[in-house]
Amino acid sequence: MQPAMAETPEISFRHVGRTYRGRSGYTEALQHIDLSIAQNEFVSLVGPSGCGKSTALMLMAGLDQPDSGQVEVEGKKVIEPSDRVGIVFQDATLLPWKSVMENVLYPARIRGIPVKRVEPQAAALLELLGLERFKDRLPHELSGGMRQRVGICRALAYSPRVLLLDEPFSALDALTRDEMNLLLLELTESLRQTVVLITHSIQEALLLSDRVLVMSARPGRIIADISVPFERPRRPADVLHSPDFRHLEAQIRDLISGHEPGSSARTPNALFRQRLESFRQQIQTQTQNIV
Ligand SMILES: Nc1ncnc2c1ncn2[C@@H]1O[C@H](COP(=O)(O)OP(=O)(O)OP(=O)(O)O)[C@@H](O)[C@H]1O
Repeated sequence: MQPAMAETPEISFRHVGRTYRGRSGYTEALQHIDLSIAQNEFVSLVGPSGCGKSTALMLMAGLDQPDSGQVEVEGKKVIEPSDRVGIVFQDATLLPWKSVMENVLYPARIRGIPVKRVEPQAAALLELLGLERFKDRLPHELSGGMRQRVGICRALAYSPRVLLLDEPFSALDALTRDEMNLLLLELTESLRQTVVLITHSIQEALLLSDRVLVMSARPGRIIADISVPFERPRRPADVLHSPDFRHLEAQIRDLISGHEPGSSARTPNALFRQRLESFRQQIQTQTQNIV
């Protein structure tokens, strides 16, 4: 069931634009973004590579500022990072010389928060995510999935209202990724935090989210806001095999590839076909030369 929209949204973007100024000129990453995410809602951002998804997340986290418009979390303009927002990146970026527990406590130390205040929550999270036995290990002694779980514990250790996830599982193998999705599904259904997930996996977005926001190619705009109809608690087996799932998956894929929903636009574009053909010819010529 989708949560009711609270009076003040947890996260809101009003006419947000962001243009980067680099050595090679200007890159308009985001254009006129308006969005509203309710408390306890799980929203995924999907869209073509480079469409501004990470930029949007950086703005929510207070790690970057918009050039136009306003970003608010809990009704307050975001001007810097805060404890209200936790973030997990594709690579957990743990400090290699610190233990798992020390990594989870590290943000508290650098912010001058008494560690004693955070430690019980950190220990409980490590236990919840099956890492209790590894709390004294160093990051290199853990698998990729375990390191990402430590990253999640670190982000949740301060009970942030909002959890931002920037492709947290994309570097993991398919099996570990499925396990992590299951874990995240259970975790977010029990903690009921506001979560924003960036993913390239439409399946992942549909399995986990209440809503999927589809972005256009750069400059990124929201081109579709899709409610995910599956009841919670969700069982992946029920969701992944339902006709609704397949329909939504195709609709989102078509939107991302720039076609109207329902069209069969899953073939490579003309430029790609051209390159593929020239690649085939090259291989053929090389093979003939060898023979
Ligand atoms: N610091 C920066 N300076 C200059 N350009 C940037 C900077 N950060 C991002 N960009 C550009 O802004 C655009 C949006 O980047 P962003 O990382 O937000 O996209 P994305 O949708 O998250 O991409 P991907 O899915 O490939 O991770 C891209 O064209 C990128 O090259």
